[in-house]
Amino acid sequence: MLKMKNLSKAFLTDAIKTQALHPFDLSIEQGEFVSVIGPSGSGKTTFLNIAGLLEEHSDGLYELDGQDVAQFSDKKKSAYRNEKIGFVFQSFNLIPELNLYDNIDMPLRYRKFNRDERHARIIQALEQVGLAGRKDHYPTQLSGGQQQRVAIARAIAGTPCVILADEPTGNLDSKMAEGIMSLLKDINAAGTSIIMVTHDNEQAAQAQRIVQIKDGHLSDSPDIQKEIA
Ligand SMILES: Nc1ncnc2c1ncn2[C@@H]1O[C@H](COP(=O)(O)OP(=O)(O)OP(=O)(O)O)[C@@H](O)[C@H]1O
Repeated sequence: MLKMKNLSKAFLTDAIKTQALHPFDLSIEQGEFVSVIGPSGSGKTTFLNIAGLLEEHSDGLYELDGQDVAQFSDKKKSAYRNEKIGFVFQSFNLIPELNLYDNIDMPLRYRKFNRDERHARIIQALEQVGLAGRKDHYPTQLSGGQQQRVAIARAIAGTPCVILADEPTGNLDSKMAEGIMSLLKDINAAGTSIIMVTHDNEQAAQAQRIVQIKDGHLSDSPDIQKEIA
């Protein structure tokens, strides 16, 4: 589903080069749940941004669902991103002026789905996250945990092959965090791959696989899995 080979990323600013990610190989199969851990500034967001086609890599190969994304025009990349990837952020990123239904509809509108298809997808996604009765509510009328559920509904409504989650429980108390983790695991069990950045080793250990990034060096050796478990 995701294949990175000899991939690296350097940022150049004012003649200063920051090697955010040193060359690495990583393959993730369809249906895997992978967590990404590492200290602050190690390169986790850079990795997620590249995986999410929000940032270009400097060197190497990145294939998402069999396509070499470096060959894509910006327009094709945006369309591909919308179709293949669902995003979940720490701060939910819902649009406060829109009700839940319209928040979930936003990314679907960029696809070629007709109204009925969009409606069916929105209702099903809201049911999946346990908020079927709240479609006309606005984000501010919900708890943080519920807002994150809506963000997850928005991510899954387009049936992506992968969900990229950046600290999805970072703004939640432990009970709400548990609920979100269990929802993500259910979604994963139904076949969607998940890549989740987290600072929380207990959560990281709930994934099938752990990738660690340290000073821009990415590793997924079995030793890390043992250390964290
Ligand atoms: N746009 C940019 N321009 C220059 N350097 C950057 C840019 N984005 C990130 N970096 C650098 O790349 C390195 C990795 O940063 P990144 O944000 O990926 O780390 P992180 O692991 O996500 O950190 P945190 O856990 O604090 O969010 C850092 O040294 C950072 O300063």
